Formats: sequence, structure tokens, C-alpha cells
Amino acid sequence: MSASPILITGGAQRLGRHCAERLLDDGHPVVISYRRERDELETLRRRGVVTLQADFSTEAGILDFIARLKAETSSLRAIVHNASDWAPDSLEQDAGANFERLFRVHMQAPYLINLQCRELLEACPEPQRDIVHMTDFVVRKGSKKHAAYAATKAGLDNLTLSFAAMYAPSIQVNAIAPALIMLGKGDDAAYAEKAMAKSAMGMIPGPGVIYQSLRYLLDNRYVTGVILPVDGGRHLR
Ligand SMILES: NC(=O)C1=CN([C@@H]2O[C@H](COP(=O)(O)OP(=O)(O)OC[C@H]3O[C@@H](n4cnc5c(N)ncnc54)[C@H](OP(=O)(O)O)[C@@H]3O)[C@@H](O)[C@H]2O)C=CC1
Ligand SMILES: Nc1nc2c(c(=O)[nH]1)N=C([C@H](O)[C@@H](O)CO)CN2
Repeated sequence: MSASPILITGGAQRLGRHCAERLLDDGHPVVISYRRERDELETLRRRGVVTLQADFSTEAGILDFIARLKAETSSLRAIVHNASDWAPDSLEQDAGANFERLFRVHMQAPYLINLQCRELLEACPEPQRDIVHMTDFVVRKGSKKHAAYAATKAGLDNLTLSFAAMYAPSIQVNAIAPALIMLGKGDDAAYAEKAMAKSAMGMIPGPGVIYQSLRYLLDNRYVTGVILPVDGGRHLR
């Protein structure tokens, strides 16, 4: 009987894709959600990754994804809520719509998927089942330019505690709270310098440090309700 897959939402690029590829390397079957189709998905599909399209910006989109996920698999080893939209605050008419969209992708999607896919995790024959929320260091300090992003990630941070209490001992629920891990496409050297100076380690580590943290959580039977900072000592500056 094949092992239960690990779901990574937003797994088509960057940190989520890196973790999907490392999980495959470690022998886990993987399911990812993606929002936009692109050629790069073919490499994952050729490696056997099940790719499910999903847009979490509406409740209907979240529920539609859950229905297709349940049609795809009868069990899950883990769920990694990685999908995220790092949208800056809007000062225009669409400020409310912007906040709502970030609420749905960062809070409502993990909340509904955790509630409605508990049965898939419980059906996993392995002794350990995990939910991992990708939050952000910025939950601790807020953000002048990404207030809606930070607030909705703070909601996800808090959901970690509630679901850990609700689901123990059969499902472990933890979060990883990164600071700068990898630059975005448009980030220049000046931005990189400024961003690196914000942490005690003064580096941009790349996605390997996130996989190390995910591996730690997936391999530890005694950790739940934990928010794991992976931030280079951002709080020391
Ligand atoms: N990168 C970093 O330095 C840091 C990252 N983090 C957190 O780590 C996680 C991974 O970061 P990173 O790899 O940079 O993330 P990305 O910005 O690359 O986003 C990951 C994926 O989320 C998907 N997504 C965005 N909006 C929606 C939506 N409405 N519905 C469904 N999917 C959506 C995108 O799908 P598609 O591309 O298909 O549209 C995207 O591929 C995130 O949760 C992020 O907040 C926290 C701190 C620092
Ligand atoms: N969904 C995303 N969230 C975040 C990203 C990103 O690229 N996508 N990037 C960051 C920054 O690296 C920030 O940590 C720099 O201070 C935060 N969240």
C-alpha cells in the first residue's frame, strides 16, 4: 500500500516548490495546489506530484479545492499551509477587498481545510500526522506597509494554537515563522543589503532552512502548538 501523500498548498514555486522537491527526494508522495498554470509544473508532474488548481480568494474556491482533494486521496500524512499573497496595503477603494482576499488565503483556507480534511489525516496509517502553518516573523511586530498581510498571518499564528489543542494527540499542529528567506524577482542589491541588515545573521539563507525546519516538525513526535522562528535573529536587531 503506497504511503499517504503530503499536501503543500501554493507549491508551484519558491519555498513550497523547494519543499515539495525535497519531500519527493525523501520518498514522500506529494500533492500541491497551484493557482496559475505554468510550464514549470510539468517537471513536478513528471516526478509524480499530483497538482490541483486552487484559488483561495473565495470561500467557494476553498470548498471546491477541498472536494477535488478528497476525490484525489483518501488519506494525508501532512498538510503544509504555504499558499500566501504578500500584497502591500492598498490606500485606494480596494483596501477592503485586499484585506478580505488576504483573510481568505491566510486564515479561511487553512481553517476550512483543517476542519474538513481532519478525516484524511486521521485515515493516515502512520503514527504521526502533521499540520504546518507558514506564518511570518512580522506577526510579532506588525508592518507599516503590509498591515493586512501581517494581521492575517497573525490570525494563522493563533489558529496554530487552537488546532493543536483541538487535534492532539492524533494530529500535531505547528507553525514555521520565517523572516527573509529568499528575495523576490524585482528585489535589487540595495533592497537585499537593507533587508540583510535587519537580522543578526545578516544573510539571505534560501529555502533549504525552511525544509530543515519542516523536516524537524515531521520527524518529531513530541512537538505541537509551536511557532518555530526561522528568522536569523530578526528580533535581536
Ligand atoms: N519568501 C520569504 O522570504 C518569506 C516567506 N514567508 C512565507 O513562506 C511561505 C512561502 O513563501 P514564498 O515561497 O515566498 O511564497 P510565494 O509568494 O511564492 O507564494 C506561494 C504561492 O501562493 C500561491 N497563492 C497566492 N495567492 C493565492 C490564492 N489566493 N489562492 C491560492 N494560492 C495562492 C501562489 O500561487 P501561484 O504562483 O500559482 O499564483 C504562490 O505560488 C508563504 O506563506 C510566505 O508568507 C514568510 C516570510 C518570508
Ligand atoms: N507570500 C509571500 N510572503 C512573503 C514573501 C513572499 O515573497 N511571499 N516575502 C517576504 C519578505 O521576504 C520579507 O520577509 C522581507 O522582510 C515576507 N512574506
